[in-house]
Amino acid sequence: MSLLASSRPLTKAHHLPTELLACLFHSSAPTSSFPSRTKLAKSLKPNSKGRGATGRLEVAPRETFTRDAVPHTEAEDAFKAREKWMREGGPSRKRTSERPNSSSERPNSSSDRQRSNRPRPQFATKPRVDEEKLPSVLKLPDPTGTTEVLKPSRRPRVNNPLSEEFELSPKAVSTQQLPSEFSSPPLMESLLSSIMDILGPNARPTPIQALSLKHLFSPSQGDSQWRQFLLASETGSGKSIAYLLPMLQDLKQTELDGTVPRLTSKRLMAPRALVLAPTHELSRQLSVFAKSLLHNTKLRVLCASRANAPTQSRRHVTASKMASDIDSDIVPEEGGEFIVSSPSNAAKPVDVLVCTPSRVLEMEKGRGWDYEHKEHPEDIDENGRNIRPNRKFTVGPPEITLANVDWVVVDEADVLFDPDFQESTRLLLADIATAKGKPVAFTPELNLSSTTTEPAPSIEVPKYPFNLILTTATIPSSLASYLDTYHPSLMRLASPNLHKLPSTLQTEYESWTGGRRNKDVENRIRRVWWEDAIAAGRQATSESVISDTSFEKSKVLIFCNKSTKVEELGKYLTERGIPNIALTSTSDSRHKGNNHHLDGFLRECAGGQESSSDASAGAEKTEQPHVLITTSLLSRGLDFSPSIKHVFIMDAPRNMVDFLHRAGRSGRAGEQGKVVVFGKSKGRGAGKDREVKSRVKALIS
Ligand SMILES: Nc1ncnc2c1ncn2[C@@H]1O[C@H](COP(=O)(O)OP(=O)(O)OP(=O)(O)O)[C@@H](O)[C@H]1O
Repeated sequence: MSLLASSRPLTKAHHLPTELLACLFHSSAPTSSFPSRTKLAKSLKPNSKGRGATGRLEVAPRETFTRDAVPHTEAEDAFKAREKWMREGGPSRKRTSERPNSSSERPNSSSDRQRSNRPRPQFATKPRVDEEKLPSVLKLPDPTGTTEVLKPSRRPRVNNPLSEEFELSPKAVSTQQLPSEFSSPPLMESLLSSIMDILGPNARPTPIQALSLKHLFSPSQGDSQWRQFLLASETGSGKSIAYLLPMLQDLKQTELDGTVPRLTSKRLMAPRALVLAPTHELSRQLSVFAKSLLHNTKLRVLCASRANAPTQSRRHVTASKMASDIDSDIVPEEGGEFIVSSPSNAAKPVDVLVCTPSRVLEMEKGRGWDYEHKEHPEDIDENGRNIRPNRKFTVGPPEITLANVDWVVVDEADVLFDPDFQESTRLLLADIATAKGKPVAFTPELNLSSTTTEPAPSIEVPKYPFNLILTTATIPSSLASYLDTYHPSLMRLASPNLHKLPSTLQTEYESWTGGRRNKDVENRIRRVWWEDAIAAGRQATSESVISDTSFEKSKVLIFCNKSTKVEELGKYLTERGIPNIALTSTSDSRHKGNNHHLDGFLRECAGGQESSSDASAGAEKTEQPHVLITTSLLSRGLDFSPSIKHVFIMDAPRNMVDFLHRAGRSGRAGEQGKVVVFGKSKGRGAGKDREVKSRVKALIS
C-alpha cells in the first residue's frame, strides 16, 4: 500500500510525543516487522544493493576537545582533588587503592596467580584503610558497597559498526583532509564570534564537527540540490553545533542573497527549517542553544511544544504580542502556542521551528486533526459499546505552512525513526514534500524484513525536496535497515568513538550491601558529598555533608527503570533530608512548557536564558536540590551542566542503547564524569548483573 502524503490520521503511537521515551523504554515488545530496535548495528557501511546507492561513509580521526574558555570552577578543583585522594588511598596511606579491598576480589585461583605479572586491575576507589586509625574527618560517614572501577574488556562484545569499513587506529585515518578550525571553511563572522563566545577562543571542532565543516558547507555536486546526511557520534560530542552551523549559515546566506521564499499565507507561520526532537525538554534546550548561536546573527528561532498547555485562552494572545515575543527572542509562557488569532494579523516570519514531529503535524493540520481516531473512554459504556458514535470533533485551523522548509533536522533519529514512531516522522517529511509541490510516496506500514536480500520491487525511495540531517549517538539495527532501504544516497558521517562511552567518563560498579537499596543509594550520595567536603578542606560527618552549604556539592543524576521506583526513591531521600527532584513522564511539574523544573541541572546557555526562572526572579536565591531522579525519559540529548559529574544507574539497564544514553549525560565535551552502575556481586541474580557488568565493560573506550 502506497499513498501520497495526505492528512491521513496515524494509526500508532503518534499522539504522545512527550511520553515518547517513556513509552519507548517501558512498553512491551515492538509491533512492527523492524529488526530489533535495541541491538546495535554491526556495520554502518551503506548496504543498498540494487537501489542505486550513492551514499558514502566517512569516519573522522580521533581528537580531543579544547575548551580554554570554560570557567575553572571550584567544583572541578574539588573533583580532581577528590579523585587524587581516592587514588592514593587517602592522605595517610599511599597507593592502597591498587590493593583489592575484600577477600572476594583477591586473585585466588591458579589462573589468577599465573596472571600475576600483568598489571594489577585497579579494583577499589574506596581505599583499604584502617578506619579506626584515620582522623575522624577522613572517615567515611556511612558504609557503602564494594566499588570496582571498570576497565575496558579485552574481547569487546559490542561490534564497532565502523570497523568493517575502516581501520580505526589513529594512524589509519588521515587528519589532513579535515578542517581543524571553525574558521575553515569560512564561517560567517557573526556565527564564528558566537562559537568563540560559547566555546572559547581556542576551541577546535570535534571529529563530528570537522566532518560537518568539510561536507555540509560544500555545495551539492549531484543532480539534486538537496542532500541527506547522517551525523553519528557518541553522546556529548557536539552534534548540535555540527548541524546548527551549516543550517544557520545557509538560512542567513539565502536571506542576504535575497532569495528567501515568499510567505504563501499571511496568516500562517512559514518556517524555513525544522529541528525535530523527541521531547519538549530537548526541544526547549535546543532552541535556547540555537538562539545563543544567533546572538550576532538575526534569525528567528521558535520552540513550540505540544506539552505546553496554554495557561490562558489562546484568543487572548494577540499576534502583536506573539510577534514581539518572537522578536525579542523570548518564548512566551503560553509555551510557543503561536496561533495567529485573526487573519488580519500577519504572522512574523520564523526561520527555525524546534519541536516534536507530532506537534508540527498538529500545527500543520490543525489541533484535533487526528482526534476521531483516538479511543475516548467516556464514550464507551460498560458493555464496550460506543454510546456516541456520531460524535463530531472540530479540527482547529492550521497554524503553519511547510511550503518554505528547506532544512529538516531529525535529532535522536533512532528514536524518531523507531518502529513505533517512524510513521509520524515520515508522514511529516512527506507532508513537507507535498507542501513544496513535490509529493513523495508514503507507505504507512513499513516492512523491512527483506533488507538483507534484494529490495522488494514495490519500495519507492522518497526524494525529499529539502536538506535532511539525521543525528544519533546509537544506531540500532532497525535504524540501519531503514536507512539502507529508504535513504540509499545518505552521506554517513561518523566519529571513531561511536557506540563507546566518552573517554572522560569513569565507570564504576557498586555492589549492593544487602536488601536496602535505597539506603545504599543514600550512602553513596553522602559519600560523593563527603568527598567534596574533604576536597574542600571541610570537616564532614554523615549529617553535615547534607546541611553544610560552605562547599560546593556535586550534583547527582539517578536513573531508575520504573516511574514507581523514581517516586519511591524520591520520597525516601526526602525523608532522609536529601532534597531531590523526582521526575517521571507523568510528573505534574513537567507539563508547563518550560524547563524550569530542570533549572540547576541543565547546562546554562550563553546569556543564562535557561536558568532564568520567573519564579526566582527577584526572589531570594534558594539552594536547588542536588539530586535528580528520573527514568530514560531524560536520557536523550539533554546537555546537563558539567557540575553533574555523577550518574547513578540504579536498575540494570534494559539494553546497551539505553545505557549509553543514560551514562552519556555526564562526561560530556571532554569534561570528567563518573557513572556508577549498581548491581549484585553475589547471591541470587548476581549472574545477570555480572553479565551487565561485562557488557558495560565492552563500551568503555
Ligand atoms: N568543539 C567543541 N569544543 C568544546 N565543547 C564543545 C564543542 N562542541 C560542542 N561542545 C559542547 O559539548 C556539549 C555537548 O554538545 P551536544 O549536546 O551537541 O552533544 P551531542 O553530541 O548532541 O550529545 P547527545 O548525543 O547526548 O545528544 C555542549 O555543552 C557543547 O557546548
